[in-house]
Amino acid sequence: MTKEATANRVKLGELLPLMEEFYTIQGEGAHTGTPAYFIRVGGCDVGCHWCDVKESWDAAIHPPTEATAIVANAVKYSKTIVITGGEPLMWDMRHLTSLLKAEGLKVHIETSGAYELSGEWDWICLSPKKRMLPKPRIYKEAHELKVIIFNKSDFAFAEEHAAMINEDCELYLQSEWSVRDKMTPLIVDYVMANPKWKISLQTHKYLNIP
Ligand SMILES: C[S@@+](CC[C@H](N)C(=O)[O-])C[C@H]1O[C@@H](n2cnc3c(N)ncnc32)[C@H](O)[C@@H]1O
Ligand SMILES: Nc1nc2[nH]cc(C(=O)O)c2c(=O)[nH]1
Ligand code: SF4
Ligand SMILES: [Mg+2]
Repeated sequence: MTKEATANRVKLGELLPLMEEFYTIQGEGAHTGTPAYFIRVGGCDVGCHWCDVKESWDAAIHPPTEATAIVANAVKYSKTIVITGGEPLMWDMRHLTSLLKAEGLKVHIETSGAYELSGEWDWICLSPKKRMLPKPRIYKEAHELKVIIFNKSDFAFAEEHAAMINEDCELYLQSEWSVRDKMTPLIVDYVMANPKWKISLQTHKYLNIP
């Protein structure tokens, strides 16, 4: 394939820069504890200084991979597929999600919402970031809002987003991992005082699984 042909097929979402794929247990948020197959698509320019997958940022180092091949593999592992990254919405997700849906799979996304929503989703987890705010449409579509708490000002950021999100959306606060000893007790107090929120822990990190 020429460079141009590859670039065109990436643009269509037929090829995606695949960083890794793994079968594990959803560690975070509403589906914590559910076995799921994770597909991590490379590429992100949001630039969170505490990001736990910085290796994902540069799309160029992750091989353009056939969406059909990703799906053929995924079906072998789980009925629940989580698309994450990187920032998956940097890419056109319509092709990948229609292939996954055609296999009868439940398709979830982890996203910052910083790019336009594409694709067909059974579950959208929106984790907004200050450096690049979500595009407006996703506030109507998200099933779960998961705000990362790195410092005290993030509680106010969380409330700003709760005020914009649809009323059926579940609300979660999750400590940034490196400050968990300090922030988790504050989140516990906050959730008890503001019970529309729930706490999300990165349980896979406590369990030492991917
Ligand atoms: C690595 S991101 C990839 C998906 C997308 N770019 C996003 O940020 O939602 C997956 C999830 O991990 C969260 N996350 C990333 N680094 C984290 C950290 N150091 N501590 C806690 N959560 C983190 C993100 O907020 C997001 O909910
Ligand atoms: N077990 C596990 N659960 C997760 N939930 C969201 C993750 C992500 O990086 O998007 C993640 C992850 O990397 N591992
Ligand atoms: S948006 Fe997600 S992948 Fe991108 S830097 Fe932030 S946490 Fe990492
Ligand atoms: Mg992760």
